[in-house]
Amino acid sequence: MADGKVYRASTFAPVNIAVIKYWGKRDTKLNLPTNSSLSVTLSQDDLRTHTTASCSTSFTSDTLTLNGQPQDISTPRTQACLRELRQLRKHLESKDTSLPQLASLSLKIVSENNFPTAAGLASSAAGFAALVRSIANLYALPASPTELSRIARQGSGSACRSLFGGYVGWNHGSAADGSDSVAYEVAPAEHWPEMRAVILVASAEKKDVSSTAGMQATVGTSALFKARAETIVPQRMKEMEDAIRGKDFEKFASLTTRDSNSFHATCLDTDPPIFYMNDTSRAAVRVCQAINETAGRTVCAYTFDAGPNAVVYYLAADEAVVAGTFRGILGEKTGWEGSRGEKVEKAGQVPENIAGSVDTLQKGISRVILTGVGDGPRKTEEHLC
Ligand SMILES: Nc1ncnc2c1ncn2[C@@H]1O[C@H](COP(=O)(O)OP(=O)(O)OP(=O)(O)O)[C@@H](O)[C@H]1O
Ligand SMILES: C[C@@](O)(CCOP(=O)(O)OP(=O)(O)O)CC(=O)O
Repeated sequence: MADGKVYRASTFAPVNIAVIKYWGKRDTKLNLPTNSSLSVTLSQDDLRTHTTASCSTSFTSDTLTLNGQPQDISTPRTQACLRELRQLRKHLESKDTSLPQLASLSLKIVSENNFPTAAGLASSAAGFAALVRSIANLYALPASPTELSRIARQGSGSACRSLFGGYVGWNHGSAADGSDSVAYEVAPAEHWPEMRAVILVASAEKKDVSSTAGMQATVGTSALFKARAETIVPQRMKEMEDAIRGKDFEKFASLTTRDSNSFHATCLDTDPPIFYMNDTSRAAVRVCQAINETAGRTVCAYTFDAGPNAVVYYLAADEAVVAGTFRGILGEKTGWEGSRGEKVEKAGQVPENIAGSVDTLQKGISRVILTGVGDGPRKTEEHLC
């Protein structure tokens, strides 16, 4: 092997936003969830992580840089991902001795998120998916997205769903070693390409209760949580898969909003209670309800992760009424520039009775992000180092 040669590979990986939420682990070390979950992968043209993984005899230790800042790479979750990937590479090298011995070299990982990190915009999902995918490319692993999802899950649970594009499920699985707790494609983006999302960024601050800590507190103290994991979610998973296969937006929307509400109800039922939604989030809920009432049918569905930001799903055909109403209210905020936003015309008046919510939304939202369903990780020759 040529001394000092640098081997490298890069990838883009997408964010995903769950419509049936993952909340609660049955194994905290392996990130094995109590219930299955389902998400929509969002377009990398709008939100993405870009990661370059390289290795060389000239590197002296493993390093990770995120948005220009050195990160602690010794965390058990990152170490679990690196260990598994190195094992797979070692296996390849043992079968073919002509391959360069990359598994034993130090890794340099450089990553950039084009959106706020740790603000509840699923940065850990895109981040770990990109980390795993870029190293798998560097090592030329023949591993499928399913196998890589098993590894990425150990970095952050929701990351396993970012190995696929479109509409993605994550099976809770039952094996103690997590071998069957993997992501799977429910439908590719092309099946229902009209799905759009407007993200109302309520706060770009780091949240105070992390998902990891919050979900364990819920598992430990919420009585509602048991019913959610055992009865409510299994039924909803089936219904949601049917809604996606049948492109039934009304059903998709009803399940999405109800599941978000159910997840936040278990947070409130946690002792002490956890509040991820705030007044701005509740104002977004009211505006979505008003948009649906005015349209006379369900044209939009809100969902909230472990933070106050609203993600509002809608179909392209209803862009004028959904995104248009938000533009009417939040037209002064950043995020409307660019090809998606420029097409959106301000829609007419919102009903009088939600004037207070409109005001709260205007005060509490800092920016909007317009996006839609998108594909899975993309290999790139654009390297960060
Ligand atoms: N590009 C990246 N590469 C590697 N790790 C990353 C990357 N981006 C984020 N992370 C890790 O994910 C952490 C943020 O995860 P956290 O779960 O707190 O927030 P979030 O993913 O934005 O929100 P949530 O998952 O609750 O929606 C960061 O502190 C970092 O450790
Ligand atoms: C509310 C959620 O976004 C929770 C995501 O939790 P994480 O995947 O960030 O948690 P860890 O596995 O502890 O890293 C719901 C979801 O994405 O399904």
